[in-house]
Amino acid sequence: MDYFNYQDNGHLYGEACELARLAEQHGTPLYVYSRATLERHWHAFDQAAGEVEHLICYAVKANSNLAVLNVLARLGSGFDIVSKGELCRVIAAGGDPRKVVFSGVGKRVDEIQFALEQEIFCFNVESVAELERINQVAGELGRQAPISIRVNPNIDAGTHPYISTGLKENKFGIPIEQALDIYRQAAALPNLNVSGVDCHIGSQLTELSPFLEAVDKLLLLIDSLAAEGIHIRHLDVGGGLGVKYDQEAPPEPSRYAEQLKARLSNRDLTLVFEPGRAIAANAGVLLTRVEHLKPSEAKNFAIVDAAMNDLIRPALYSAWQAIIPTDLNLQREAAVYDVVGPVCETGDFIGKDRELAIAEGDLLAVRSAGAYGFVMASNYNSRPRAAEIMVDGDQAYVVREREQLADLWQGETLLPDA
Ligand SMILES: Cc1ncc(COP(=O)(O)O)c(C=O)c1O
Ligand SMILES: N[C@@H](CCCC[NH3+])C(=O)O
Repeated sequence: MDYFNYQDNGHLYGEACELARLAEQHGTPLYVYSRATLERHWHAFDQAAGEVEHLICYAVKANSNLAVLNVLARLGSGFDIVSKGELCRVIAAGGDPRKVVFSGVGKRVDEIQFALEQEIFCFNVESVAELERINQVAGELGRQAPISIRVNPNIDAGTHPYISTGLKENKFGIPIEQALDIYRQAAALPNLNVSGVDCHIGSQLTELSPFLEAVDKLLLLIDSLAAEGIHIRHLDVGGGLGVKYDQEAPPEPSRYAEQLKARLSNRDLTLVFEPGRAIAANAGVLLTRVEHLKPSEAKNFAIVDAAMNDLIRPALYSAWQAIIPTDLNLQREAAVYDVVGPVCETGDFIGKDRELAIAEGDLLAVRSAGAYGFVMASNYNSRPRAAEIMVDGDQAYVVREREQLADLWQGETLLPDA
């Protein structure tokens, strides 16, 4: 069974990963990540961009585990961050701050200061107020802040409304109609170095056309800026490339990059990508054990030991993730179950109406859990967070959040004792 794959292309990637042994050793719920798969996905982007000058800035929010960041840092990856905490993680994991882009609508003064001191690659600016703030902080530090403006191209990404970001009514970016004027304002501010144009229109896109529509609009903007003497050196196309959870067939990075490169020919632009999900989602699974089977008149419930506090995507976005028994050789009677956790919320489910042949004590894998899984976990119901394991060939490393945070915050633990 290939638990770690990119587009379900049926390859086994040779990891001596015994999920049952890991679950036995470390307990469940348990997140397991694959180094080989993370690397393969990152290389898919790197190779797709090919000879064009480019920077792949992995979106740390998708999975900020230090071992995950370290795997990518070793490949020379850049990083897309949205907080000082994420920048601390990148640095702690051996990432190069000079390959970091800083996104987000609400950067605090201390976050801007820290990022300037770390000499990050670029601030992706989302409002005029933020431009002015960055200019002021840079002036106080005697530095020039590299900036790009996140342009909101008013494009429907065709994804879930909660993860769509490029429409007028979304809080992100600057409306494209105002972009030229705001670039002029930025260019006039003494402590800013206008270097890029940025956009990010949403997450889990399964079609190329919205990306390309956005890029076409941005290239027109870049031309208008050039005509005014504002020369843009990089184009940041954001993240958002979807993955296969179920029946989706998202485009491969190579097809995406091919289309981008066709549009960029003859332009001296560095291409920046910010993929999160496409790198991490199918490089991880969440292991969970069946606690009880509970038949009732209306429904059968499989009560498992993972809950919405471990994986909130189903509850938050009605997201569908495959749930499969890790041992397919067990003889069980099949039935249709709602797979639910122990948390005291009706919305606490991992999957609904799933046909499963399972019994109490069986181990299940929730697939595609490497992105927006552990990072969105909470301690709700005072449940401790799951452990995280990185599988690397036939080695498995425990990378517990507790220890990471203790390190990061110099011994100050943010979590209650479990
Ligand atoms: C600015 C920005 N860049 C990159 C990403 C990563 O997106 P994805 O995980 O869909 O690739 C996000 C999240 O949607 C984002 O908000
Ligand atoms: N957390 C979302 C994606 C958010 C993208 C971040 N801008 C998900 O699980 O699908």
